[in-house]
Amino acid sequence: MAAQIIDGKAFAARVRDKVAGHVARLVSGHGVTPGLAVVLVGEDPASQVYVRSKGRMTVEVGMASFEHRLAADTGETELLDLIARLNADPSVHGILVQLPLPDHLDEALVIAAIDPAKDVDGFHISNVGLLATGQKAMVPCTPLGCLMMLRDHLGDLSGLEAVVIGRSNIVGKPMAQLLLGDSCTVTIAHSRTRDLPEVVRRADIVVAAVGRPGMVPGDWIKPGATVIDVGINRVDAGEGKTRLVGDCDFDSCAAVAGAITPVPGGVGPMTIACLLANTVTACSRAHGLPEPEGLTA
Ligand SMILES: NC(=O)C1=CN([C@@H]2O[C@H](COP(=O)(O)OP(=O)(O)OC[C@H]3O[C@@H](n4cnc5c(N)ncnc54)[C@H](OP(=O)(O)O)[C@@H]3O)[C@@H](O)[C@H]2O)C=CC1
Ligand SMILES: Nc1nc(=O)c2c([nH]1)NC[C@@H]1CN(c3ccc(C(=O)N[C@@H](CCC(=O)O)C(=O)O)cc3)C=[N+]21
Repeated sequence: MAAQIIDGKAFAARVRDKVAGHVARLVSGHGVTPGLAVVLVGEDPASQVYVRSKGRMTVEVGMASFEHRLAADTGETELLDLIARLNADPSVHGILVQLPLPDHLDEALVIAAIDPAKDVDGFHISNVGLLATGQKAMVPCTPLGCLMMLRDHLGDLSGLEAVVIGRSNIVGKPMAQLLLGDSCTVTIAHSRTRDLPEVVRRADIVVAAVGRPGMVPGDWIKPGATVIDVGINRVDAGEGKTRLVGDCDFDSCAAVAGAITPVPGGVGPMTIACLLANTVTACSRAHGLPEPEGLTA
């Protein structure tokens, strides 16, 4: 069996179209333009690329983009002052502080300073708690994008066995919460899990979010399972070049799975599309207007 390839790039373009439609209604119907502020501390080249593409897509869907680039040695007070100004700015509906931050800055403290209503990453403990208790929250972009692709591909997820590999606060844990919210039977695996291959073989849905190139081979996959590969790993491609690969060994997994997301072109583009979706959702909520349909969990 050859797996269906879930085209995250095409799906993300459809999500951005929906976002653009909602933005247009906010602008023409209510005179409100959603705005997203992205804060980048330091000069990490990969982060600069992401921030640039986020800014470009924000403008493409008709929203306002505010970029704040701070020097790598920016102090905590300066960063917290900026966040306070963005919290108070009515033209800013979403705030994203690009992670990781330089070592001298306390990530938990910085995230806690963001107004939860503008926390389009969904990392603030208020949003984490709202998600965990099944209430309306800002949902982290990467897991939200994975959930959208799973629902689109499988329809109703209830009763399915889902195994999430990885327990980070930004991917693994919120992914598990969303799958539980859709009534999957959820297992969270991590580096201390015993007999990971047997655990993964039970899964109808596998979400791999580890950061180890190709660690999941096809013989861990139950025939017909849906595989969502969150990993983004840059590996040597010879001749001084590099390429991106996921956490799943694509060829062997695709030979067994029912469907699989590729890397690149899978979860990554959906993450950015969901950031835009969260921003338009935050803007609608801030103005007491109806939320966009099909763009929230
Ligand atoms: N596509 C996208 O938009 C995004 C992609 N990513 C990518 O997803 C991947 C994961 O990111 P993130 O969650 O931040 O990573 P973290 O490093 O924060 O977490 C990795 C998790 O993998 C677990 N792990 C490590 N080794 C093993 C192993 N041998 N077997 C089982 N589990 C293991 C760790 O377990 P333990 O807790 O026990 O240490 C940990 O829970 C990365 O490749 C990252 O680049 C991340 C964010 C967005
Ligand atoms: N506050 C914060 N929020 C984040 O959401 C956040 C972050 N910090 N720090 C870094 C990670 C990583 N991340 C990605 C987003 C898009 C792609 C993406 O679009 N990837 C393309 C490939 C891009 C390329 O070619 O380099 C793809 O998979 O097809 C990847 C990774 C968001 N993150």
